[in-house]
Amino acid sequence: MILEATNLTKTYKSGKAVDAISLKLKIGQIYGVLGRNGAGKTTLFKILCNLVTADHGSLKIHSTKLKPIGAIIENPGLYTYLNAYENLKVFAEIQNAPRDKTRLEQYLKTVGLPLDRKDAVRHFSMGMKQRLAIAIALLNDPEIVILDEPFSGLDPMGVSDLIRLIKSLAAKNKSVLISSHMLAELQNCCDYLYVIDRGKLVNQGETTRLFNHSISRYKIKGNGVEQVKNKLFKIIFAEKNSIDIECKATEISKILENLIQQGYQITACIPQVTLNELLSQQPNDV
Ligand SMILES: Nc1ncnc2c1ncn2[C@@H]1O[C@H](COP(=O)(O)OP(=O)(O)OP(=O)(O)O)[C@@H](O)[C@H]1O
Repeated sequence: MILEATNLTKTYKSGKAVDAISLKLKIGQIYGVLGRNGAGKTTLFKILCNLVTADHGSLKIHSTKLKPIGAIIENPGLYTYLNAYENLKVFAEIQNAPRDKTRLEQYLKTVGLPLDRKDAVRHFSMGMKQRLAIAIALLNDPEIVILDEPFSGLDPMGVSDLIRLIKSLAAKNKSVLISSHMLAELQNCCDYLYVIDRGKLVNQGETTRLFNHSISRYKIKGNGVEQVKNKLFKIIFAEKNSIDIECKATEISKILENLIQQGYQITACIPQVTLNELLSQQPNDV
């Protein structure tokens, strides 16, 4: 375990932003904190980064490094009139991090920014700015990387590129903690999820298990599948070549087999889980 937070609590005049939240991070794993706007994600991350002091609770980081955490909290404040390399250099100076050219260029390579891109950051796409911010978070070679809402403002290509980068960081033995209100993105990249609502931890567990536990609806696509007559499952919505059905995760393979036996060519089966379902579940592993 690289980080152990126990019962972290922070109260503002408006109420408890973080209410007795505990979490544990292991090296090489990707963790997601899922919650609606205002759930307390940023406040929690600020406590972990020592930018806000918790009223109660304890935080233990098992590291010998002086700066074991690299983080992007809220919008990364880049110098938009400087290029990527110059930004890294300035931040390395501010953070008193090693700043030799080879090392800084290596960080740009790690996050997939081209070394020959010499123009000012204001010309960069959102995805490229996000990559540069991650390079800045990596400057002290931290063991833990914390990214607050890294997917916001990215197009689908940008999201999948970023997920690839996050996975590559975990493969390099970093522990990565990401917040988002975007279910699919966290599902695609996190090993473990913490679901929070109004400051409280309401659900947690390994991502696959958490989702399987929460799935009760599937969208099934296939030629003419809307014409199926069955008693095995309840159709809640049907349109040309697509049906939404209600069933348990344990029943879906049998249902698909049955549809195939009836001669339907199934082209997709997409689990439908909403944030509300994850929020309303009983805690899994708490
Ligand atoms: N400095 C502060 N002073 C007073 N209240 C605050 C402060 N920071 C956060 N809050 C309140 O704490 C609650 C949690 O806010 P927080 O920003 O942590 O949530 P969030 O999940 O990150 O939301 P978002 O995704 O909208 O940023 C909100 O009700 C917010 O208004």
